[in-house]
Amino acid sequence: MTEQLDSATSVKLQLSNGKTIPALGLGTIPPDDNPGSVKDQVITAIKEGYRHLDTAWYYGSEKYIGEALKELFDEGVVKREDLFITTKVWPSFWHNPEKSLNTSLKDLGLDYVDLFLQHWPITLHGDENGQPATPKKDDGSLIYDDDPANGTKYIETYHKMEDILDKTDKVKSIGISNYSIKKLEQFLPEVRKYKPVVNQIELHPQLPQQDLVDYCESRGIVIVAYSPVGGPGAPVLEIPLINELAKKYMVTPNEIAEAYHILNNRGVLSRSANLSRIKTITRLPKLSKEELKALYQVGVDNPKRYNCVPYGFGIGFRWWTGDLYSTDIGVMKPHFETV
Ligand SMILES: NC(=O)C1=CN([C@@H]2O[C@H](COP(=O)(O)OP(=O)(O)OC[C@H]3O[C@@H](n4cnc5c(N)ncnc54)[C@H](OP(=O)(O)O)[C@@H]3O)[C@@H](O)[C@H]2O)C=CC1
Ligand SMILES: O=C1O[C@H](CO)[C@@H](O)[C@@H]1O
Repeated sequence: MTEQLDSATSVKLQLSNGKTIPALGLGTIPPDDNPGSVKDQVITAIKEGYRHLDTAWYYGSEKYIGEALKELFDEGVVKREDLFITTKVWPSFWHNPEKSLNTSLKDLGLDYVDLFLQHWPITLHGDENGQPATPKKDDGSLIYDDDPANGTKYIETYHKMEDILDKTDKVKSIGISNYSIKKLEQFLPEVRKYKPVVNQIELHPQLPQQDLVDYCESRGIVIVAYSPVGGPGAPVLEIPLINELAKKYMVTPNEIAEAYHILNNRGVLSRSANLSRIKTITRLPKLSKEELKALYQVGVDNPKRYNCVPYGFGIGFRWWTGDLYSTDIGVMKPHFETV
């Protein structure tokens, strides 16, 4: 059970392997125009009480996080064991997650990460260094090493991650990201020794995916929500109810968007290049059950997914939502799947 504290940074969630994860994490996708600014974002967040950082080989921000951590450790602000750090293996590195991890650890300046995730349940055609990260044909479509909809090669990546957990001290836990129910049904029976502790997915009041959430939770997989305000432009914060609740509880709309997850025993990752915003998104308003349900209902009535369009990263996972994909994502069914 989540303890309902006044500070979101103090809440911890129990993982199925006996470890815990701080519910609120700082996202570290870097701003295109100033990736190095992630260093100050991390320093600001840690000084503000964040203890969970979410990154990925793919983001290109790990070396800046490494610089921030060195400074924080050297100054005695925090110790390594006070922090929970997640990184991920990108699909173009699917064939060698240990090499991806080693690159991440080197850039982060760390001996281990607390959580190592498979970023997507697909395989992209990258070389021995995972390059290019988004291999494309002349027509702009992605080059896969296996059928993205029905292939099973992506499971080999997880088996290699299990070996890393088994045979090295480089990771404390392993998990998955962007797995749908369809993929989980194919994948879970193939797990050899270590069940994924987390499934990191896009989740917010406009995208409830309750069937996926229930599926994971009933199997002891903690949900960690990304894009809690819908990413750039924060479209989720346009929901009138979020703003009404922010006024009622005298917090920021972002804190309502975070509380929506934390009070439901889920993790949540927020990101901001605005250092003053980082400082104003850490309180935990105690929304009532009825208010949480009303927020959930927003997306049941009018679902929207934001991470299926190729903004910024140049990837259009057009197959991602299968036959439910539509450029007018607002008309998709409430409980559509990711892959
Ligand atoms: N596993 C996966 O596939 C994925 C994982 N992630 C992880 O989750 C993290 C969070 O997701 P992300 O989509 O980045 O996060 P958010 O939903 O928190 O979106 C952050 C964006 O919203 C803007 N924003 C936030 N609050 C406001 C506000 N009040 N008014 C205006 N703009 C606002 C920020 O701008 P500003 O910087 O100006 O504050 C920033 O551009 C990522 O950084 C990453 O670590 C994300 C996507 C996919
Ligand atoms: O983690 C990730 O971030 C990008 C952009 O949102 C997305 O494609 C990837 O899964």
